[in-house]
Amino acid sequence: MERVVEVEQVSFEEDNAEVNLRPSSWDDYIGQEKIKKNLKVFIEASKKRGEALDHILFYGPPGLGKTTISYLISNEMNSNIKVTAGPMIEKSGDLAAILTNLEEGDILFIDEIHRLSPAVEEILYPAMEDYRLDIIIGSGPAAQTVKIDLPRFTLIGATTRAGMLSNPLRERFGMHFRMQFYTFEELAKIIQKASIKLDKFCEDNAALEVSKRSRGTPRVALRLLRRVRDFAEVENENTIKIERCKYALDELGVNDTGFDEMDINLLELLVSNKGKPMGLSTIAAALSEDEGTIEDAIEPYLLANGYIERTARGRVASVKTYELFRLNYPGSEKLDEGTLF
Ligand SMILES: Nc1ncnc2c1ncn2[C@@H]1O[C@H](COP(=O)(O)OP(=O)(O)OP(=O)(O)O)[C@@H](O)[C@H]1O
Ligand SMILES: [Mg+2]
Repeated sequence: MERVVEVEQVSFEEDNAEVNLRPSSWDDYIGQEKIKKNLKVFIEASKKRGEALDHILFYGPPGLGKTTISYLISNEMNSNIKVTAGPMIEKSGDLAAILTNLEEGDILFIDEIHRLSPAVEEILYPAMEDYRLDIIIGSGPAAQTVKIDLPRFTLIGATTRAGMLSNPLRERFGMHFRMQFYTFEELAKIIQKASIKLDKFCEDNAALEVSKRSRGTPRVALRLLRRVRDFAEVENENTIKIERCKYALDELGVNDTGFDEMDINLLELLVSNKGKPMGLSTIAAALSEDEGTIEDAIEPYLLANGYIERTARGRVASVKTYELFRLNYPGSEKLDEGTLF
């Protein structure tokens, strides 16, 4: 199903648009205050010591700024950044080639790091811990290990699925940062800064309106902004006003509760189970979605906002969700029924 507020599949064209709107300075990177504060200290300290920064892991739902903050770190450290992704490193030799090409202080960014194969991971362990490459030459009894020293580099790993990372890999990161969903105010700031880059001025209440429908996610907010901008453009408006926003967002089918169709489908499904927990595989089958998408892209926002709860036996809708649908919480007396959507 196509999601207007799709966070994951980014088309080439949108990818480019996204790069243009990507913050290039620390001040333009809104929110994630705790992470920024910590990082600033670590960056400053490692600069003072003249050492490479410790390895960093960023995890959290798609579109919250993991890639962006990694580029900002390399900016701040004045270091080169080499970018790759888990699925792109097929053989251990591929990773060995990347590692031996690094220079002192370089940053190696591995996106989707949970998708590295076990054989490739093995190479990473000594590289991260001792800046050393252990290469096995030959096989059987004649096999030999050759050790190659590597320059001191910083590995930045990003993943939407921290749970899928092996323990040894996770433990080799000196810093772990979980990305948080953004508040409406933070998203509004992001929208306003981005609209200036798009040669438009976005009024405060208009920015807030867009941010309320963005699932706490900058990528969604920026995508909606670009669509709203198109509507304004057609009307020759240089200022983005709330009326145009509301009209455009309604036209796009973005719900004013801030949920998209997939959220609503999941919540309705849970509510229909009348308080009985539902397992992930059952939910996935009922919604024709894969479990990974539900766990990484749909659930986190609903969990963070208290609409669903995870129990040992599965997921249940919370009181808040029953209220949203104007239904009585299972167990309490049924007075009225009806759905909001
Ligand atoms: N804190 C922020 N301030 C301003 N803009 C942001 C911020 N975080 C993200 N963005 C914007 O949102 C877009 C998506 O962010 P980014 O690509 O860094 O997300 P991600 O966490 O790496 O997502 P994925 O898991 O899909 O790789 C960026 O292009 C950037 O413009
Ligand atoms: Mg990314």
